[in-house]
Amino acid sequence: MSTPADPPAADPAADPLERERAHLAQSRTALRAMRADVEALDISDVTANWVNAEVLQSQIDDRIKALADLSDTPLFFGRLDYLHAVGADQAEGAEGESPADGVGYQTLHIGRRHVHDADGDPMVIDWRAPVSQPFYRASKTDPLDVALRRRFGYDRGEITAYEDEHLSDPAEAAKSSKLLQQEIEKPRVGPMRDIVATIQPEQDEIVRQDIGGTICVQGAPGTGKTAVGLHRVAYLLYAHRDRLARTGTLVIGPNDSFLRYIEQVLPALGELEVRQSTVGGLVEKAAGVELRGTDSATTAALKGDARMAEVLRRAVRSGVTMPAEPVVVVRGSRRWRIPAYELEELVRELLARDIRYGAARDALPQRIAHAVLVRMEQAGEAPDDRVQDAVARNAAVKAAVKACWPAVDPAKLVLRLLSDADFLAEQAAGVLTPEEQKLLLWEKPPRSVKSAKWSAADAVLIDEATDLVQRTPSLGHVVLDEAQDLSPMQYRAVGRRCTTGSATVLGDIAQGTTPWATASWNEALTHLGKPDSQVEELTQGFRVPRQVIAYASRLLPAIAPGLTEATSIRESEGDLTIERVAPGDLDDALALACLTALEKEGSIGLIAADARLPLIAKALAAAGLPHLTPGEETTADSRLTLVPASLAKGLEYDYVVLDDPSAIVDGEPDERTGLRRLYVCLTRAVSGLAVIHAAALPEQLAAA
Ligand SMILES: Nc1ncnc2c1ncn2[C@@H]1O[C@H](COP(=O)(O)OP(=O)(O)OP(=O)(O)O)[C@@H](O)[C@H]1O
Repeated sequence: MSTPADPPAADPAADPLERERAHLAQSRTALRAMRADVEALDISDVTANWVNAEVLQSQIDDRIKALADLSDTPLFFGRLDYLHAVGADQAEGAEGESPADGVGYQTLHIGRRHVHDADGDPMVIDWRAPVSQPFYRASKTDPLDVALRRRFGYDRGEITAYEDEHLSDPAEAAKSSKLLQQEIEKPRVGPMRDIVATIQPEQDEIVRQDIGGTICVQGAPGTGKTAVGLHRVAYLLYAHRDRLARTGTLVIGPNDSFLRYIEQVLPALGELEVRQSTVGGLVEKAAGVELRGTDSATTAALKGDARMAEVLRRAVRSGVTMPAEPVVVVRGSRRWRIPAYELEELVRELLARDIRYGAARDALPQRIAHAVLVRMEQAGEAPDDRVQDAVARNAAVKAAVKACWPAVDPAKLVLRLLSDADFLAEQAAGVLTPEEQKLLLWEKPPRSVKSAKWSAADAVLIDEATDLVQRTPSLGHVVLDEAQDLSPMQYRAVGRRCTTGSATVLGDIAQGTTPWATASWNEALTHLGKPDSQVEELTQGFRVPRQVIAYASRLLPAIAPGLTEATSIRESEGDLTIERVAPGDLDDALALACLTALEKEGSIGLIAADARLPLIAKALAAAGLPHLTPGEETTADSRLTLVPASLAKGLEYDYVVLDDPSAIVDGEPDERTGLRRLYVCLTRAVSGLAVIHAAALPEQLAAA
């Protein structure tokens, strides 16, 4: 690695570091000019009305925001010198650069966004452009026409170092990157950061997968699943901007504190338009009900069972009856009669077709009107489309449709299903056992949709019923993180939001902590409606140090036999201490461990069983240690977060102090779920883990 401490070059213009700094300064100037150009746009001549003007202005404002030069974010982090000129189709404006000081024919600087000079020539190439890809993928064994790959070291937006790999030079041995290692080892404070400068080849393959297919990633803790999912959205928005601007993208995470932890990654990559939500948030909004109820684990598991989809399908259609009376349409002096048996044929035909209940209901009046028109024509009349529409709106036709194909209100339907034992028995016959049906029924049926205490699982049922009535609009791409915790019915809810789009499904079977957690990805993908999707595995761990992951992996045989243990690419072994104290000393020992951790740089997470939190909060206060709650941003002054075990998933802290593992296990309804929760908690640490316990450790952990 070269640093400013290297002997000064005789000619400053020949010093590579100086030249790179000059390129950075010029790129910054160019970016400012690009921004000034957009700011100076006068749209008064091109917008005919204020709506257009508003839309255009908001697009311009977004572009201005996207072009902001963040002073502490490097404008470029890498450089490629190609051996040959890059094809014009490979990147916007990437052709035609002459070599600056490199060894190759063409020099490209790779950064977060495209920057060009006043002539339109590129100064920085977007990391997502095809021509940037070799920065992530090229190797000594497969140099991809790259002569030189250069990585830059930065300190607050200024270049401080660079590191070269001459990939096509047989004399140079392959080496690991110090800058990459430094980036990985950096202490963590604040929200999640982007990883554009250091995406690894196996991650890049997932990031750049074609938008057409759904991909599922099984990955041990800290292998970068979340990071990969977020960068994949940014990549897809670059590669398919127009299409996704129309259809939309969505990132789904497990809870709000997790969403707050990741919310700044996409904006830092210039993407401001991506929605983020939990599954609960999505369906609650769509179902239009307030969630005030909870289910027992068994009931929630049953409500999340895929068999509920069949029960709902039957329930939605249960009101359809065969017409017993003919329809008689009076027009002028004539009466047209469609006999009941013909109406029945129309109804049966619609029932047999694979269309939504509501669409069929809309189609039925037109079908009846068509039958009337046929009769009119047979009688020598020449009715046109307007007549057909008028007949479809005729009161007799409307009444017949209402009688045989009644409107369905999804929330009311689910309310009936959960309160009316006979109705449920009819719809669930042969699908759910009588015992299961009993589990579903409310003890005290609510009087209305408004007064019902809906649970999260109920909202998913309403969402399913809504979709049976009216197709849910599909987004262009959905990233589903921590997917292993979803029930089959929740997978269906996510799946219908990307029926015509694709999905990136990220998860770890070993971290599944719901009673209905995913047992196999193939099954989950089937519920999602994407049964033939590719499943990839990530095993290279970026977060958890070697000793710590090895310790946590003792649990794997009990919680997910067959899964590959993660490796750690962190250099440090990590601090791992396990301390047993007398029960009366536990709180003091925790406070002391936090104080010790606070002496070091970075964030500290004190993780404990949910039930222990109030006591621990008191103990911390008594020790004069203020703390944050998960999702609150850690800052240099405020670095200790008290984390309930139930919210630890997806988060990370430099140092983790873990309170009594057995209390975490006991906090869950069964041992396997408890051990999985413990596995999640043990794998949050970036630099060190201190386990403090008074009760005996779970035997799976104690065993060496
Ligand atoms: N290529 C990379 N370069 C640098 N850091 C990385 C890289 N990939 C991942 N990381 C870092 O490793 C940490 C773990 O990543 P992430 O949270 O995405 O993992 P995960 O697989 O989702 O973990 P979990 O299963 O625990 O939720 C993050 O701090 C992330 O920034």
